[in-house]
Amino acid sequence: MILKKSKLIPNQTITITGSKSISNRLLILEKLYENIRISNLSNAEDTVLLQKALEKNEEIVDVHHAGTAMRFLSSYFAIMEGKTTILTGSDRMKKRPIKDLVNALRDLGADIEYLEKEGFPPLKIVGKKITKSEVKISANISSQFITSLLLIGAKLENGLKLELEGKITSLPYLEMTTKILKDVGIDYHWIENIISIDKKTENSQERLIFYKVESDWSSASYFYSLCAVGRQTISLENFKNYSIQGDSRLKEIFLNNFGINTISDSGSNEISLSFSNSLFSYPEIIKLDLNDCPDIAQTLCVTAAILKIPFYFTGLETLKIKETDRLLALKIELKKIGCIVEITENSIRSVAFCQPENNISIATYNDHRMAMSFAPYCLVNELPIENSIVVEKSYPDFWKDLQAITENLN
Ligand SMILES: O=C(O)C1=C[C@@H](OP(=O)(O)O)[C@@H](O)[C@H](O)C1
Ligand SMILES: C=C(OP(=O)(O)O)C(=O)O
Repeated sequence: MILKKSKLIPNQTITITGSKSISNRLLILEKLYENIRISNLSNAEDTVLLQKALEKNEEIVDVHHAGTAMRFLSSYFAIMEGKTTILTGSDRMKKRPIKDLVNALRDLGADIEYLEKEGFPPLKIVGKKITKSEVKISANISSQFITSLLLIGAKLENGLKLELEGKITSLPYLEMTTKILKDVGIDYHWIENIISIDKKTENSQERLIFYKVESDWSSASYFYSLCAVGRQTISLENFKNYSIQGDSRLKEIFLNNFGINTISDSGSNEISLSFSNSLFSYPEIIKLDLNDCPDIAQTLCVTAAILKIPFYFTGLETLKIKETDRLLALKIELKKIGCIVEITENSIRSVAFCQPENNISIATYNDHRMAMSFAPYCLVNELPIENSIVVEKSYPDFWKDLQAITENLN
């Protein structure tokens, strides 16, 4: 897809659907407990796939590229007594780790087998009653492993006592999980590196819980970037001033580094992003530890590259096991647009800004966030984005929404 040279139409409003992370947690909980009613669910492919897997009760479940679906369903199917499931995914999914989660589930007594390579999907899961409750899991690979166990914790015969080993990565996603558990009436105790959940005894009189999912902050990041580059006000619906999504840190990051103000209207739950401070001067360098919000790393790199602000982002050790090796993909694509970076196992640093290459197109590596983060650059420079359909994974309406707030300059 070639993005036509365009500029932002002032004062447009966008409605992004519910957070994919919140939606996918709630879908598992809704299936485990009868009293939960969800609204503003995400329309991301990752959510649709999870929803289908839970509804259809099929023997072979293919979650394509959806990391959360893969990880959350592993625990879910492990406790579905009498049911055997083959849980598989895309070629990339077969390279994304799951070993620490499978080990923890096996330690609890689950029956899980690897069908191809040891430590990776696909899995054969034979659902069983799980009576053990204490288990250790390393916390530095993916927080999704821990969330997966926490979501089933209150359904286990004797509850769950989880000991987290090593530095916790993507911490706000765990806090999101525990907050959602609390909201749906599941008690937990989190003391230092131990999280415990008691078995939840249900009664037929359980009150209904209506949960409206806040819209997706990771998706909002692309509008922050557009606003920083195009300097027009954009409003986004259904975002709270206080959010349980860690990526809401965007507000502070874009204010301090790109001069973007976020004004929240708590009555309508709308936020307005604008570049309003003409006295704002860009920092000499943007230095941030992004371990709490890995999904916005690409947005921040590309925004800084477009504005030619030097950057140094750390805490990114998980980026190589996401939809693609994101640090490597960034290094290659940023060079095309004239930003030379150095990457390590866990960081990315700009080292020079030079002339963009000629006749380029942006490759997306089956990674939705590569496509969406480079969109602001491609709009200004009329460039092709390869395999633009990848956005479906988290934000199927992205191109439509982008078109609605921009006008063609040709
Ligand atoms: O729990 C979640 O919903 C997520 C956790 C994060 O993954 P890791 O914990 O693997 O970093 C994040 O990158 C992913 O997009 C969604
Ligand atoms: C990493 C992501 O998703 P997942 O791990 O759930 O595939 C993402 O959406 O950026």
